[in-house]
Amino acid sequence: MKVVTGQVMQQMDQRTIGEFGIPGLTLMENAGRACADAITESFGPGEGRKVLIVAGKGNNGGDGYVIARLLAERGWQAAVLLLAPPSAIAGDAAANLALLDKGTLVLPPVGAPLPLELFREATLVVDALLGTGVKSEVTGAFRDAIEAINASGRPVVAVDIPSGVDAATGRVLGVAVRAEFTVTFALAKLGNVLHPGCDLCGRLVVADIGMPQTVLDGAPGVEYLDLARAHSLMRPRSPLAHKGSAGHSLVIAGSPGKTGAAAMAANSALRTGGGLVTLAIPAALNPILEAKTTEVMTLPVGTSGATHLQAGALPELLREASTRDVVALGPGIGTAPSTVFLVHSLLAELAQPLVIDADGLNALAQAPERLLTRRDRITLLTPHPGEMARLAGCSIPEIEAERSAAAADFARRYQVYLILKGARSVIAAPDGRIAINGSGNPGMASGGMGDVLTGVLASLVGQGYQPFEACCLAAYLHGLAADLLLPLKGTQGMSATDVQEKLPEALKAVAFATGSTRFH
Ligand SMILES: NC(=O)C1=CN([C@@H]2O[C@H](COP(=O)(O)OP(=O)(O)OC[C@H]3O[C@@H](n4cnc5c(N)ncnc54)[C@H](O)[C@@H]3O)[C@@H](O)[C@H]2O)[C@@H](O)CC1
Ligand SMILES: [K+]
Repeated sequence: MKVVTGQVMQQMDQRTIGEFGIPGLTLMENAGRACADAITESFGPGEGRKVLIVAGKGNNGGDGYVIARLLAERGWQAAVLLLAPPSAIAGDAAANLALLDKGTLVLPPVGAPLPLELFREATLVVDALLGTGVKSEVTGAFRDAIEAINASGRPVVAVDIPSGVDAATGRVLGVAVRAEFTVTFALAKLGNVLHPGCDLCGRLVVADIGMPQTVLDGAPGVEYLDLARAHSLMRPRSPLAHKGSAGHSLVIAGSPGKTGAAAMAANSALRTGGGLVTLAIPAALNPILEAKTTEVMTLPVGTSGATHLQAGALPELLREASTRDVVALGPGIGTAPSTVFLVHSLLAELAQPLVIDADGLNALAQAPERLLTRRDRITLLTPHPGEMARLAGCSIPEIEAERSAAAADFARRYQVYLILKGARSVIAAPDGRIAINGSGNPGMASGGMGDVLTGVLASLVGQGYQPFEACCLAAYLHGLAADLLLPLKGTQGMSATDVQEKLPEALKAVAFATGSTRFH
């Protein structure tokens, strides 16, 4: 599903009104009705129960007046707690305020404490304080109101976005409402799907408010990867498939103490449908990797005593790579100077699509401009925020504050495909496309998860998926495998190998989503 910033949504509102002649009042009525319908669906008809609508002075509050009117028609006792003088309300919101039964309106005097008994008496609280128009940190009476909503202990329904969440980033502007569910309009906003905003939204309902399809299609946005989207990306395997047609990956990995990284990357490539996987490792580690893997073919490189990948292995690796569909470089290779030199040489000379992770990225961070020498070839990076910060030459908090922008800027600047890992991984392409992954959970905060992702991504690229689609599907499958583990292992007990072994189930779940018969 497409996701936009609050600013883009406001431009879409204006286009709908200006170009298509659909009045703002109609959009507001549709928005309010969508909320009232969602409330009735979840909580039933009012039957005299009380609903408290906490409203601000903008159009988010305007939606709140519509909700109050419609819920009153459906048997609720509605009260609107308005945190602005009515004289400050203009436009469509003022028109709807005028339609409100004046008996429902509560205006707390400026500086007086909020009437907390209204919260106590209510069965349900509707948050219509601030929507996409929030501009700054929330303070004063608005802050008090948000704290009262959260302290009420009542189910909270947020209108468009929980008040206090920045619609462009999901950041909390000082304080924000925690909702049971959120009804957002026309398209989800980035703040509805990015952390911490997405946690505060609760269940997200995207409501049709009658915007023309042309306006929805024409809006610049990013792709949110859910099951339906992942399903649409996945291709069925041909009935004539053989191991040579399902992609042959070369994984270059491993050093003492990190043979597991090599094994997981290689095994995960197989578990994602790769036809063949060759694992190149320092020669001295071959007996260990022979034992750790079964279907994977190992390729010991360097002198017989070599414990690390070194520059001397370059010709051997280039020869091997020349007949492979994709190369994955980095899991557990360490950062010895000769290994770093080898990474730089491979970067320059490998013609194949190249997935770089972990110590491969650390080697690259010393000179990211080397990526530009690969403009004519496909390069895919899978950094976590620490690796991204080193690559981009900034701090981790700077990356975390603007994850989408950081990924997009780097991908465009260095002409690479990127999966910026972390809660809601961001996928960015050199041409500016961005996607946000909707799968995954905190159980993935454990060593080795990145090695699994590297294998999954290499496998998909090797199978012929386009790089951006491969990144999207890899991130989604990886997160989904972890989500499928939640009922079995919880967030504390899952390991990267568990995720690796759950990949086949994740593939099946995506393939057969919506009852598709394209897969067998
Ligand atoms: N035609 C439209 O534009 C539509 C808008 N809709 C609703 O309108 C909302 C956007 O409306 P607005 O643009 O009026 O903005 P909001 O209603 O989100 O709030 C903006 C108001 O709050 C004030 N404000 C901003 N930051 C504040 C802060 N930190 N503390 C206190 N006050 C603050 C602003 O000065 C402004 O008066 C959407 O979220 C949606 O709910 C829907 O009714 C659908 C149609
Ligand atoms: K709101």
